[in-house]
Order: sequence, then C-alpha cells, then structure tokens
Amino acid sequence: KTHKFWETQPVGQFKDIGNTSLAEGPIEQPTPLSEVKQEPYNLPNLYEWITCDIDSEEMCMEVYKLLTNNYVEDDENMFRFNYSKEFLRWALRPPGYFKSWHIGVRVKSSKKLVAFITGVPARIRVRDDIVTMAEINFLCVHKKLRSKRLAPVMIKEVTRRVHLENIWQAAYTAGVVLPTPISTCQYWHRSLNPKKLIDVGFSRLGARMTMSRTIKLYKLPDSTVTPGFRQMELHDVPAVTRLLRNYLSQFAVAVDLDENDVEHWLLPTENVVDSYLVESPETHEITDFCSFYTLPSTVLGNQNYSTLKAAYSYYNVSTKTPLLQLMNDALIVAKRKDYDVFNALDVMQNETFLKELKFGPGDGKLHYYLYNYRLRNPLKPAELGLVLL
Ligand SMILES: CCCCCCCCCCCCCC(=O)CSCCNC(=O)CCNC(=O)[C@H](O)C(C)(C)COP(=O)(O)OP(=O)(O)OC[C@H]1O[C@@H](n2cnc3c(N)ncnc32)[C@H](O)[C@@H]1OP(=O)(O)O
Ligand SMILES: CCOC(=O)c1cnc2ccc(OC)cc2c1SCCC#N
Repeated sequence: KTHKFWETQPVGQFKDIGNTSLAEGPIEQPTPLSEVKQEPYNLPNLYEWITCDIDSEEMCMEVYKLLTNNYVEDDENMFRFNYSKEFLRWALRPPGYFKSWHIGVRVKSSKKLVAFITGVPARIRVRDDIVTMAEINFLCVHKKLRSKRLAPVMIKEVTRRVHLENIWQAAYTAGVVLPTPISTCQYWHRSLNPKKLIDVGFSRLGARMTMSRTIKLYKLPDSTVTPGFRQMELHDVPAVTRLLRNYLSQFAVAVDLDENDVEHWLLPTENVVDSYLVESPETHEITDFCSFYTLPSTVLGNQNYSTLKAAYSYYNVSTKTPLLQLMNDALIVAKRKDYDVFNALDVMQNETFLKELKFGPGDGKLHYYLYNYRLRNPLKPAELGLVLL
C-alpha cells in the first residue's frame, strides 16, 4: 500500500522498520516561528475554514451533529460513536487549550459544517523525555465528501496551527493502519446488559446457553465491596495526582498530569467522566483510584434500540486494593448507572483483570501514533500509560 500523504510526513515510515541506526526522538527539528506558514492552507474553492468556538451553543450543536452523523463506525456498521456536547466541551477545553486548534470546514454558500479536526495540548512522557504535544482527535469529513483528499489538508492545517504555538510533536490513535504505529492495542468488552447486546447483534447466545443463563453469568452485586470506596471530590485532587503520577511513571509512554490536569480530566462530570477512589477507613490515606468515561453510540439499523450506553475504562491505580476487586467495583457502579457495556483497552495493567472479570476480546484494534517522534521498536500495550478519548 502506498501512502501518498503520509510518506511526506515526519513519521516513522514502513521502509524504516528494523533500521536500528535511526535514533529515537524527534524526526525533524523545530523551524523558526517566522518560517511557519502564516496563512491557512488552500481548500477547494467551495469551502472555507472556520475556527469552531465550542463554547457557543450553536457551534457546539453543529459539531455535535456532524460527528453524530459522520464520525467513526465499526467495520460492521453496527454502531457509530455519539459523543455528547458536554463530552466535547470537556474533551476540547483542558488546561492551556487553544481555540484555534478547533478547526472546521464549511461550505461557503450554505455555511454547512462539513469537516472537523481538533488538537489539545498535553505533556506526554516518552521514556525519560517529557514533550508538550498536541493530541489530535475528531478528524471527520462528511460522508458525501469522502475520498477527495480533504483529510491531508485538514491534517496539514492543524499541524500548521500547532507549529504556530511552538509545539512540534503530536499523539493520536486510529482504527486504521498508517505509517507507523508505536503500539497496537485491542478493545475488550464486558457485557452489563447481555440481552441488549444480543438484540443489537453485537453478542450471540453461547452454545448450550439460554438467555436467563447468560443474564445470570454477567450478573453483578448491587453494591461495591471495597471499604472506603467513594466518588472523587475536589479536595482529593492533590492525593489523586500523587497516586497517578507515581503509577504512570512505570510506563514507557504516559501522560504527565499535574493537579490542574487531574482536576480537569478526572473530577467527576455528569454523563462525561466518573472517578472513584479508596480512602482507607483507618488512615484516611487515598490508596486506589479508578475512572471511566461515558461515550454512547448510535445503534445503526435495529428496531428495538437506538443508542448504546458505553463506559470506557480511563485511568486506574491500585496500591492496596487488588486491581481485580477495584475494577469489579467499577463494573458494579457502571451497571447500577445503567450502562450496557464496559469497554477497556489492553493498555497499562488492564490485561491482568480482563479475562477474570468476563471481558471478551473485540475484533477492533486501536493503533497508537506519534507525529515527529521516532521510537526504535513498537511498544507492548502494557507499556502504554495513555488513553485518548
Ligand atoms: C506537530 C503537530 C501535528 C498534528 C497532526 C498529527 C497527525 C494527525 C493525523 C490525524 C489523526 C486523527 C485521529 C482521530 O481523529 C481519531 S481516528 C478517527 C478518524 N475519523 C473517522 O474515522 C471518522 C469517519 N471517517 C472520516 O471522516 C474520513 O474517512 C476521514 C476524515 C478519516 C478520512 O477522510 P477520507 O475522505 O476517507 O480520505 P481522504 O480525505 O481522501 O484522505 C486519504 C488520506 O487520509 C489518510 N487517513 C485516512 N484516515 C485517517 C485517519 N484516521 N488518521 C490519519 N490519516 C487518515 C489516508 O491514509 C490517506 O492518506 P495516504 O494516501 O497517505 O494513505
Ligand atoms: C458493545 C461493544 O462495542 C462497543 O462498545 C462499540 C460501540 N460503538 C462503536 C462505534 C464505533 C466503532 O468504530 C471502531 C466501534 C464501536 C464499538 S467497539 C470499539 C470501541 C470499543 N470498545
């Protein structure tokens, strides 16, 4: 497969795989800001750039509708991600964010939003190197404008705007294989509402299994089992930050979170992110942490259901409570909050609990990428301490 666009980009190239003479680290050096292209890239004549003010209810609604109808679907077109407006505001406005990195393309005549791409700043540690990067996400071209090479222009434009802020690296994930993944992870799914997952066609009744036997197999207790298990609150931010920074230091690539980041990304936000911790009843020390984010999906082509309520494992730390027990409490909470499925990647230490907690492997892969940063060898998923939304 040729990659006419990606072969022009400072990313690991397939032809370089195994070439251990190439140093790890930035591929290209920063250019002086005066040499960064000052004006936006050219779009085809009918279209114009728009910087999307996600604070504006109207603009946020337009972005929400574009993504709801044109964003990622699974290979069998069973589901399409349905990020909520409050989720988009959370995902796109972390500490230090740039409105200029929320980039839309609209039709000049109708003003219709037809494409979108975003970046948010994040400090990411790669081995011993802490690098401020752009996390790129929500790349979307309207279904009617596909295969017109619009994506490369969107990517060059977000790159240009990131360069203008003197940032030269990026991180992104995709279900498609591009030059060149730094790691390839697997999704795992824990059924919470097996009847619904069978009805929408995601799961099938096991051989020699009745529906009632299947419901019983996935049944969970009504209440959590860990003493001191409670929702995270604002005053927990310093302790959770310490816990997370220490835990994430073991991974080759990981997000570098300070207290401001923790407050934004991990303080519970209704219908967006849930986080729980274990406060020792004796010492009041915060010993463990677990979190998941809420990303519903539209169910495509099913008479009985239109939406799937999915929880996605986010960052989890166990220092006293066994991770297995901590995550089982997360499942119990998710079930109680009426989620249909709890999803997790095999990153960090997740593979230590997946099978035992009755997660099943998905058929989708998630490839992790760095832009303008070479790793000599791909990482195992267990070496990754980074979850992108
Ligand atoms: C220093 C800062 C740097 C910042 C930037 C860093 C890099 C950030 C990179 C972005 C990270 C995004 C992360 C993210 O958002 C999470 S991955 C989700 C991406 N979005 C979707 O899948 C939504 C549904 N699909 C679409 O909207 C379109 O199919 C898209 C827009 C995906 C492609 O539109 P299209 O109409 O189908 O295709 P053309 O316009 O004709 O263009 C074809 C070219 O695009 C390459 N392509 C296809 N899918 C890609 C993908 N997911 N990443 C990167 N490249 C992708 C493809 O390989 C080909 O290049 P090649 O010929 O070289 O192979
Ligand atoms: C029931 C298990 O599958 C999903 O939860 C799900 C939901 N919506 C999607 C929308 C687009 C999509 O495109 C890859 C996949 C899904 C998936 S499976 C991969 C995500 C996870 N875990």
